[in-house]
Parts: sequence; C-alpha cells; structure tokens
Amino acid sequence: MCSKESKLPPHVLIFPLPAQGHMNSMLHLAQLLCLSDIHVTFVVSEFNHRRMLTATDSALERYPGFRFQPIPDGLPEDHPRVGDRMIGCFEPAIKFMGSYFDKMMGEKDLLASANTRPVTCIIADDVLSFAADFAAARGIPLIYFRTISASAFWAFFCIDRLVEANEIPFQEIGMDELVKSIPGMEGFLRCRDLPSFCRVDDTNDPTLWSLFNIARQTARAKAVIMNTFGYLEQPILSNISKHMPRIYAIGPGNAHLRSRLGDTSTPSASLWTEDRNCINWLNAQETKSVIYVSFGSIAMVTREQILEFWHGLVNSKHKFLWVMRPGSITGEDEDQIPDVELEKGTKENGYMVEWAPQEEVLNHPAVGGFLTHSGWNSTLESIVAGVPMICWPYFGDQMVNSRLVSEVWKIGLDIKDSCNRAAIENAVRELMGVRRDEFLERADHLAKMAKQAVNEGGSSYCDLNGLIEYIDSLII
Ligand SMILES: O=c1ccn([C@@H]2O[C@H](COP(=O)(O)OP(=O)(O)O[C@H]3O[C@H](CO)[C@@H](O)[C@H](O)[C@H]3O)[C@@H](O)[C@H]2O)c(=O)[nH]1
Ligand SMILES: C[C@H]1CC[C@@H]2C(C(=O)O)=CO[C@@H](O)[C@@H]21
Repeated sequence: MCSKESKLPPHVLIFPLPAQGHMNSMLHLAQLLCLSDIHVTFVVSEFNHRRMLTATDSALERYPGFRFQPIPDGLPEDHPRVGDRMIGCFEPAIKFMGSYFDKMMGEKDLLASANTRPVTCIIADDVLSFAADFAAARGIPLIYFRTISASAFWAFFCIDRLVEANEIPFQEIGMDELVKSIPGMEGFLRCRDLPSFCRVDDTNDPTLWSLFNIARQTARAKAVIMNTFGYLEQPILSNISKHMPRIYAIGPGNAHLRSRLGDTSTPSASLWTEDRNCINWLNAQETKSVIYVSFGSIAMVTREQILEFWHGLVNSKHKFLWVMRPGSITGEDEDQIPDVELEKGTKENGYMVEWAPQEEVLNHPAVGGFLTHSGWNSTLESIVAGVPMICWPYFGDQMVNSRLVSEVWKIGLDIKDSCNRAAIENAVRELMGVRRDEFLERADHLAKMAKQAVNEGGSSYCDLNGLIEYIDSLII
C-alpha cells in the first residue's frame, strides 16, 4: 500500500434494497458514518436516483466523503415496484443487481480512486443475499443491515421452529392463539401477529422459506446492524445475539443523526415531492388535535378500504391530515371516489397531500395521533416524536410491529385485519379522546428513552462508536 492510501479513511459501500423504507434508514447510517470521516459509496437504482433528483434537493452533498453509485435494477420503467408481493417483484431486480454489482466491482477495482481507498467493507441490506456470496468470494468483510424491527427479524428467524411445532399453518389453532415457539414473544404474539408471509396453507410455500433463509444467512456476515435501541427490544436483541458474531443496535437512525448533527433538519431522500402546504395547514390547528394518516411507500389500498377509512375519519369529527400516495389505490376509478358528504367532511376537518414531510409532520405540535401501516420507519419516527398510533398493518413485518405498539409498549391500538368505518371511528375517538392521556404519557416516556439511547453515553450511541471502531479495524 502506498503511503497516501494508508492515510485515507475507511471506505464503506452501502447497498440497500431500492425501496423508500430501506433507503431511508440506510441513508441515516451513511450520514452517521460520514460524520466520523468515513467515505461512503451508496448504491441506488438508476430509477430511484432519477426520482430522488426530481423530488429533493441534493443536500447530501454537504458530506464531502459521500457519493451515490447508481446501478440499473433491470426492471421495466413502468414496473410498479410496490404491493404485497413486493419480495416477489423484487426477486428479478435483486438477481439483476447482483450480477451487475459483481461485474462493476471487478471492473472498477473496488471503486478505488485517487482520494478514496478501495472498498474496506460492504454494509448490505439483509434482503440482498448475493452480497454474502460476493463478500466470501472476494474476501471483503460484509456487515448486514436489517431495516425491520429486531422482533420481526426474530420472527422470520424462527419460522422453522414454528413449522416444527405445527404453529404454521395456523388455521386449525386459530388466529388468536398465542404463539409458543418464538423465545421471548410467548406472552403476547398471536398467530395473527406473525409476519403476513406465515399465513400459508402449505408449509412448502417458497416465499416463507425464502424469507427464513434471508434471516438465517445474516449470520454469514461479520456483524449485523439493527435500526432499534436496547430499551425498546432488549430481550429480543439478546436472543438474536446468540446467533450472530456481532450485533450493533444503533437506532432510531433518524434521531441518532439529528443528535449527532446537532440540528433538526436532516437531508431528505424522498422519491416523491413533499407537499409542504400541509405544514401551513397544521400551523392553523390546535395542539394535538390532528391525526396524521399514512400507509408508507409500498402499501396499496382498495377503493372500498379508502372509503371506510374516509367515513371513519370524517365521522370521528377529529381533524386529519392524510397522505394519499399517487397510484396507491387499486382498481382506481377517480369518478367514484369523491362523495358529497365526504368532500364536505374533508373540507371541514381534513387536508390531503400526495406525500408529506413525515418527520416534520409527526413533530408538529398540532399532531396528536398517527394512523399508520406500521412500517418500521414510521413506527420509529412516531416513537421518537412521542405520537401514539393506530396500527393498520398491511403486510410482512408490520404485523409484528403493530402488536408491539398495542401490547408491549402500549402506545396505541392495533386494528389489523379489520377495515370498517365504525371500527375506525371508534379507534380514532379512543386514541384522540377517551384514552388520549394514558397513551400520550407512555409515548412521551418512550420518546425520552429513544433520545437517551442516541445521546452521548446511550446504548445506540455506544453501539455506533463500536461499529465505527470495528470498521476502522478492518483496514489492513
Ligand atoms: O408522506 C410520506 C410518507 C412516508 N414518508 C417516509 O417514508 C418512509 C416509509 O417507511 P416505512 O414506514 O418503513 O414504510 P414502507 O415504505 O412501507 O417500508 C418498507 O420497509 C420497511 C423497512 O424495512 C418495512 O418495515 C415495511 O414493512 C416495508 O413496507 C418513512 O421514513 C416516512 O417518513 C414520507 O416521508 N412522507
Ligand atoms: C420484501 C419485503 C419482505 C421482506 C422485506 C423486509 C425485510 O427486511 O424482511 C421488510 O419489509 C419489506 O420491505 C421487505
């Protein structure tokens, strides 16, 4: 190694699944590493890179050691890249990106340049199994990043035990029976709360085993990073750590970044343009009077479901701010959606946008509740902001998260598997009215714990320092 290279900082390649929820948390990590003078190459699909450049300003350029590396995902331009069979629709993209990546890294000499050393280690999304093969073949250290909760990860990890114990399929046991074969979750997790991919008739279901294998192959990496914090999921983290060489719980990534940046504005990497008019609307509302409604970047809802939510919200008489992502309604028929009563109710009590600056919304004093699909980023953002939730999980890991919210942390209600206007109206009234103080008190406590975890001396703060030391030690 020449003496110039020996002085260069480590160079980490970060590779998320090209989806908003996966990119967001891995971009937080990227920035946390940049703040410790580590060089970061962040792999992004060309499709998402174009969308990001259209939707946001490139505030990430504030980090001199950061750069995007766009690569093709191999999907047709008009591919929806959303929906409950997301893992299925991403399989061809993962395969394509895997072989493209292999070739690119070979040709570009591990992305070395005059001022950047060749990649020191790879931090890949756990869903990208090819990263483990690449790392093993090239002798490059690999760290996996799991973008879901530790609890959901652990549930995927224990699928074989569930099948052996005949807890999958669960038609015969019943959806509301407690699951016994996931250590640490015996007291609260029902069959209904298992990741949606466990809802199978046939134990040979390929998606079930593909997700199990993804979880198990995490142990092939030198370490795993989790976007969670000790206080939130310690018993489960302890169970996972028995199976992993090293584990770093550095979350919530958004709060951690904010704490280390020392300001409240963190660069956004949205794939949609944020409509900031909703902040003006919120400014005119009373403290904690508004329920924020969003189902993330992947969920698709039917027109019937939208109407049930809409009636429920309008009938609750509480104010609402609703994100209606373009293209998120299945069987969309624009003529049939508006209804005179609903339009009137929305004008009086609500505001709709196509995409919101979500973290800013959740931290706005006017927001008192969040009707969410329980994606892990949304859940953590709500926890950090101290906002109680109504959970309507859509698929996958969200089923587990919503149960944690309602039964473990007790900071909200879980209405999974039901979508009718009366249930929604009741839940909103309960969260925003009848039980408001009890939920707010617990949410406030958890928000304090989250901030403590990322502040100097906190568990996530120490784990991030440990991770940085570990990355430094990988330079040979
Ligand atoms: O108007 C909006 C709506 C959402 N967001 C952001 O988009 C992200 C959405 O992420 P998440 O809440 O995790 O939902 P999904 O987009 O559905 O995320 C996918 O990825 C997550 C992490 O793996 C999983 O937990 C989910 O189940 C999976 O669907 C969050 O950071 C939000 O702040 C906005 O900025 N504006
Ligand atoms: C494709 C979905 C199923 C698994 C993925 C995931 C995970 O990390 O296990 C979480 O939610 C989805 O984004 C992914």
